Amino acid sequence: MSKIVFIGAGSMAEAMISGLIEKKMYSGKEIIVTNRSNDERLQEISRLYGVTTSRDYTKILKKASVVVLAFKPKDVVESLSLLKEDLSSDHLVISVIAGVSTDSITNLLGFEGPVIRAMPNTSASIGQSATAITSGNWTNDKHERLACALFEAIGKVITVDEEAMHLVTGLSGSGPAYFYYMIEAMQDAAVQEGMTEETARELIFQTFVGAAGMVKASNKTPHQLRKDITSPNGTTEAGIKMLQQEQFKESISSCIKIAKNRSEEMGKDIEERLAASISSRH
Ligand SMILES: NC(=O)C1=CN([C@@H]2O[C@H](COP(=O)(O)OP(=O)(O)OC[C@H]3O[C@@H](n4cnc5c(N)ncnc54)[C@H](O)[C@@H]3O)[C@@H](O)[C@H]2O)C=CC1
Ligand SMILES: O=C(O)[C@@H]1CCC=N1
Repeated sequence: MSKIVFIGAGSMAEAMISGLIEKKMYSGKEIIVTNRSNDERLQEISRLYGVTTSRDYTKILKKASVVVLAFKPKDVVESLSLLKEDLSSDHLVISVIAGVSTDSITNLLGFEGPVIRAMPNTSASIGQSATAITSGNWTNDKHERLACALFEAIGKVITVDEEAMHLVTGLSGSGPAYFYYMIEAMQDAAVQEGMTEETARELIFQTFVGAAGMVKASNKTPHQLRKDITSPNGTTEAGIKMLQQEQFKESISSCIKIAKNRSEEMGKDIEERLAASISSRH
C-alpha cells in the first residue's frame, strides 16, 4: 500500500494515527508525519507509533497517495502554498481542518485535484470517532470509498452535504469537549461536597460510560431514559429542575450555535484571504 502523510502532528493527527495503527489499517511504516518546527514532537510521535517523520515535503509526497491536512485553519493559506508544488491531482487530499471548504482548498492548491473534507473527533484514538465526510468537486467513487474506509477504521462515518459541515464541526467535532466539561463540572461539585477526587472520578466515569451504553443499546429515547430515572419528588427531579432554572438546554443550544458560527467565520476568513491574494496578483 502506498503511504499516508499527515501534515501536522497535533492532537487530531495523533488521534487518527493511533486509531489507524490500532485497527491495522496502516502500519507505522506506512505513515509519514510532518509538522512545522517542533522536533521533539516528531520524535515523540515516531517513538510512540513507529511512524516515519520528515520535513522534506518533496520526498514524502512522492511516496504518498493520501495526504491528510491536519493543521490549524489559520495556517491554511501559508501551508498550502508551501505544499502545492509537491502535490498533484494523483494525491487524494483529506482535510480535517475546521471551517475550510473543499473549494477553498482546491483554489489554494491551484489545480483540480480530489479533496475530501472530514470532521472526525479525538475519540478516533480509541476507534470511536463520529466522523462526517463530504466530497469536493474532483473526487470519484474510489476516493470516497477510500476516505470512508479510513474513517471507518477509527469510528463511525456519515456522509453529508458540505453545507452541513459547519454544524457537524460545532456538534460532533467539538462534542467530546462538551462532555468532558460536564464530567469536570460533576467532579468538581462532588469534591466540593467532600468526596475524594478518586472516588468521584470512579463513580462519574462509570455513570458516563453506562449512560452512553444505555443510549446506544436501549430502544428508548434519551428523554424516556431520563424520565425512567426521575421519581416524582425525588433527587433527579430536584436536580433537573435546577438545571432547567439555570437554563441548561438554552446554554447547550447557544453553545452549538456559536461553535457552528465560529466554523463559518473561520471558513469566510480563508475565502477573504484567498480573494485578497488573487486580487493582489492582478
Ligand atoms: N483537536 C480536535 O479535537 C479536532 C481538530 N480538528 C482540526 O484538526 C486540525 C488540527 O487540530 P489540532 O491537532 O488540534 O491542532 P494542533 O495545534 O495540535 O496541531 C497542528 C499541527 O499542524 C502543524 N503545522 C502547521 N503548519 C504546518 C505546515 N506548514 N507544515 C506542517 N505542519 C504544520 C503544527 O506544527 C502542529 O503539529 C485543525 O484544523 C482542527 O480544526 C478536527 C476535528 C477535531
Ligand atoms: O476547536 C476547534 O476548532 C477544533 C475543531 C473541532 C474540534 N476542535
